[in-house]
Amino acid sequence: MAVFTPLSDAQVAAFLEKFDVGQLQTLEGVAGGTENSTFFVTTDQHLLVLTLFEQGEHEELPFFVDLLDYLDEHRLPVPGPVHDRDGIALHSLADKPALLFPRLPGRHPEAPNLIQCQVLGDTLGHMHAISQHFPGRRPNPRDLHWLQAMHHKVLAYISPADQTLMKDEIDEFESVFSQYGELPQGALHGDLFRDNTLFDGNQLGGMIDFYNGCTGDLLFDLAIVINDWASDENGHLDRERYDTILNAYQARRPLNSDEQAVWPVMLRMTALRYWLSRLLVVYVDPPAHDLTPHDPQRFETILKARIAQGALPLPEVTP
Ligand SMILES: Nc1ncnc2c1ncn2[C@@H]1O[C@H](COP(=O)(O)OP(=O)(O)OP(=O)(O)O)[C@@H](O)[C@H]1O
Ligand SMILES: N[C@@H](CCO)C(=O)O
Repeated sequence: MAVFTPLSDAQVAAFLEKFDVGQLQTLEGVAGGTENSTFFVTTDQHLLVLTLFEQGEHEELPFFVDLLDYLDEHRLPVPGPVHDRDGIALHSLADKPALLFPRLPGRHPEAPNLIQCQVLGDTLGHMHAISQHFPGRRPNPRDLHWLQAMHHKVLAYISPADQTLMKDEIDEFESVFSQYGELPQGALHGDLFRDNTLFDGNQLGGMIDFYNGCTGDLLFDLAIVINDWASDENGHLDRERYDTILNAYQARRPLNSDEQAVWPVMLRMTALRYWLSRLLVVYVDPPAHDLTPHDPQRFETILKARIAQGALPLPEVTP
C-alpha cells in the first residue's frame, strides 16, 4: 500500500471546497507508489488524484508545480496541477504538502510494444524540444557529482570486483565528460520508467511522478528511458525498441555530435545512477515503511550488459 497518511472523507470534502471541482463522491487510497500517499478522488464532475508529499525536499515542490504547469500549457500529456479559485495549486492537508491532479487514463506498460515505444520517444523528444525554454532551474541532483560523492557509502556492501567496477566507471565518466563542453540543457523528467507512464492501449495517457524533475543534460533523460524501456531480461538492449524510441525522439530533437559521442557513456552512467540509488535504499538509508525496495541487481546487470555490448550505434537520423 502507498497510503502513509490516511484521510477521511470529511477532510477531503473540506479540502475540495477551495477548488472548482465539484462535490466529493468517493475517496480511495492507491496501492502503487512508494514515496507519497496517493488517493483517487471522484467528484460529481471530475476524476482526480490527490497526492500528499511524505518525504523529499518540500521547498522544491514549487519547481515541480511550475514545470508541470509549463508542460501542460504546451499540451504535453502530463497531469497539470489543479489550481484553486485564487490560482494556488500547492496546499497543505493533514500537515503534509498536497497537490490535486486530473486522473489520467491508462496503465503502466510492462512489456511495451513498438507503437508504445514510438509514442514515448516522440513525446519525450517533443517535451525536450519545449523544455529547453523552461525558465525554472533545479540542478540535476543525481548527476556525476552525486555519483562521485555517494558511491563511497555503498562500497562496503558490494563485492571487491564490483567495488573496482564502480570506481573505475566513475573515473571513466569523469574523464569522458571533461573532454566535451556543455551538452544541450533543459528540464528533465528524471525518472521516466515504464511505471511512470500510463498507456490507454497505444495512446499515452500521461507521464506522471515528476518529483525527480530537474534541469540538466537532456541526454540523461533519454538514457534513463532507453535503459528501462529497451533492456531485455539479461540487461541487453532490444534492438527494435532501441531503434524505435531513438528514431522517434530524434525526429523531434536530433542529438548533436557531442551527445552522439558521449551516448554510450551516458547509458552506463544512468545505469550506475540507479544501481547506486537502489543500493543506498537497501543498505544505507532504508525507508520507514516495509514496501519491498527496487532490486539494485537489475541495474548492475544493465550496466554490465552496456559495458559488454559496447557502443550500440545510434540509428541513422532520417531527414
Ligand atoms: N495523475 C494520475 N493519473 C492516474 N493515475 C495516477 C496519477 N498520479 C498517480 N497515479 C497512480 O498512482 C500511483 C502512485 O503515484 P506516484 O508514482 O506519483 O507515487 P510515488 O509514491 O511517488 O511512486 P514511486 O514509487 O513511483 O516514486 C501511480 O503508479 C499511478 O498508478
Ligand atoms: N524509478 C526508481 C524509483 C523511484 O525513484 C527506481 O526504479 O529505482
